[in-house]
Amino acid sequence: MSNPAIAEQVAAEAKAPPAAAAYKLVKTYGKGETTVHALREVSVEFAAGEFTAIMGPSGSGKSTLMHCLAGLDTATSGNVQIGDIALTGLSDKQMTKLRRDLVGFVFQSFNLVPTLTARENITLPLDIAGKKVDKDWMATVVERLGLADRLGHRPSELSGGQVQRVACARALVGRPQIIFGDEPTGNLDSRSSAEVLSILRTSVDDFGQTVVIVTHDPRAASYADRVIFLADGQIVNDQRGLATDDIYEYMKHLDEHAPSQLAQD
Ligand SMILES: Nc1ncnc2c1ncn2[C@@H]1O[C@H](COP(=O)(O)OP(=O)(O)OP(=O)(O)O)[C@@H](O)[C@H]1O
Repeated sequence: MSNPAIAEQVAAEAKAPPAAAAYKLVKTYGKGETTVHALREVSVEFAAGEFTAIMGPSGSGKSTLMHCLAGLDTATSGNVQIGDIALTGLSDKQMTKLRRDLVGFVFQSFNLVPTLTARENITLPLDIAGKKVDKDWMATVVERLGLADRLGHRPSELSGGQVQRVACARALVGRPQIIFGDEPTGNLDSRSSAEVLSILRTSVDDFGQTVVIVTHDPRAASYADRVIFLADGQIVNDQRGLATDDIYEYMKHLDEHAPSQLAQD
């Protein structure tokens, strides 16, 4: 490599720790004949500043993987890291602090507090953590999400799309290490879905945010840089730059084949 600037950048990227990672993650429910192997030694790294979608048939382990990555559930064995912090062995209190400080969430059910205004909902995690709100950053996020004239409204006075945008703003305003979305567009019409996905896309492109979502929708997954497919608790495909049709075809293929057959394809 003759260009020293490029060589330096490549070396820096090679050293940068992933925003989150799982190593040999196993999650087993139950015992004996009723054992469910939700995750079978899943290892995956999520690079900073990338948008990843996790897909797979129902019951393939998507939510379990996301919940373990986000510190909402503990694995049977294996390791999870958020930045350079290993989650194994953290106390409940440390885990709560880690989720509060490093992780943003956008879930299907939004989880907004009905009695608080949009503004209060957006700053709630920072207020609970006793952290100062960066007013300029808040203004940027609110402006970009088109919420400037809705900040005084309560969730019941907002449309479904606006509620979801408030949930996105709440996840973005603390500049977390990583944002996890569990079916973030699951309850939305196609216009509001596209809005939320383009907000997440923009947060990656313009703010360098790291985003990982679980989705059933190939169109939603096509907003991501990378799509990871799970089947029967294992990663069976991991690709970048897929279009909606490619994702749709692969999902059809996954639904039609057992994981053991996929490995031989
Ligand atoms: N608390 C639990 N107790 C027992 N089995 C569980 C529990 N939670 C999940 N499972 C099982 O673990 C497997 C993976 O579940 P998971 O919810 O991660 O799948 P998923 O891919 O997110 O599914 P879906 O797309 O339907 O939400 C399934 O077989 C599920 O039934």
